[in-house]
Amino acid sequence: MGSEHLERYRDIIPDFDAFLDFMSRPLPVTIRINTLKTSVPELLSRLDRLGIGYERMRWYPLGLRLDAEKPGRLMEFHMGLIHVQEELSMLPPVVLDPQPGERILDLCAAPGGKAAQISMQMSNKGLVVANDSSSARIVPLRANLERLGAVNVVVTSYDGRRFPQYNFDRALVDAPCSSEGTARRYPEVIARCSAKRSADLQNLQVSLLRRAIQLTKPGGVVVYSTCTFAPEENEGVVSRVLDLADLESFTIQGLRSSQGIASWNSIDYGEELVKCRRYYPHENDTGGFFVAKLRRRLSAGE
Ligand SMILES: C[S@@+](CC[C@H](N)C(=O)[O-])C[C@H]1O[C@@H](n2cnc3c(N)ncnc32)[C@H](O)[C@@H]1O
Repeated sequence: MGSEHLERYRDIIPDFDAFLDFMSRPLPVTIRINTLKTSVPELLSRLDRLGIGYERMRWYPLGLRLDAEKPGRLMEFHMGLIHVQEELSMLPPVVLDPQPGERILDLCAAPGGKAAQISMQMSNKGLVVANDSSSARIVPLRANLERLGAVNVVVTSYDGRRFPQYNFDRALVDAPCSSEGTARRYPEVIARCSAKRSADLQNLQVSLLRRAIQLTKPGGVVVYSTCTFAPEENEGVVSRVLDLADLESFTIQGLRSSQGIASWNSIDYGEELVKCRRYYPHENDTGGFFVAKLRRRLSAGE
């Protein structure tokens, strides 16, 4: 794997050699139990009957690491009892914490693992708007929502920067990014990554996040997440919306993480940015993720 590109993070990623080692290891196979269609005891006894070994995630009761190469071939997958989802991809909806009856925006939703999880957390009560600008990716988004029984979801296909005005309780921006954190599953992504590409993505990411904040009620929660290590796409984005929203600290019991970066390469993002969380592969044997929790200011200038 092209570790030369990753060298740019040597001074910000703790225990960097362990990080590089984990980046070249295969990713554990993980699934989310879909409680819209089954229960934890029922699903676990199905796995026992199939002779498939599993390990419960310490931080998330509905997450399992599976001793099966292709869980997408199980009948339990086709029946919508499980979703194949990277461990940390289950995290942004947990931080968002949607409540039954609320109105939730998932601005970049395809192929829909997080939108379906949001719907599950709401017990199908209230409204989820799952938006994605890619018409090609709307097809698997709809298929996943249908298979998983997420019936309180409306699918839209706007450019998120121009999503029409509405008043949501909470919003998730799981942004298009350079995806470095998926390299354990897709090693070829690293060859497409560069400092320039990350810098180029920043304006799109800022525009999406600003729009999501504008669409959320004052005092409402907005979660920004990426699967990249690049500060340009993470703290660099969040630092540009702090006129509209305040950063909040959060911790997830049982999941190791590192704090956000306040400055890097002579750019000062601000001390506040340490409230963001960075999740590195060697901390929990996962992919890589970045999550920021924001709360829209009561009087946010636009
Ligand atoms: C990281 S993926 C989202 C993954 C999704 N949240 C999930 O859990 O399955 C980012 C998505 O952003 C979408 N996207 C890119 N530019 C966009 C834009 N301007 N407006 C809305 N969506 C956009 C891409 O099509 C892609 O599906």
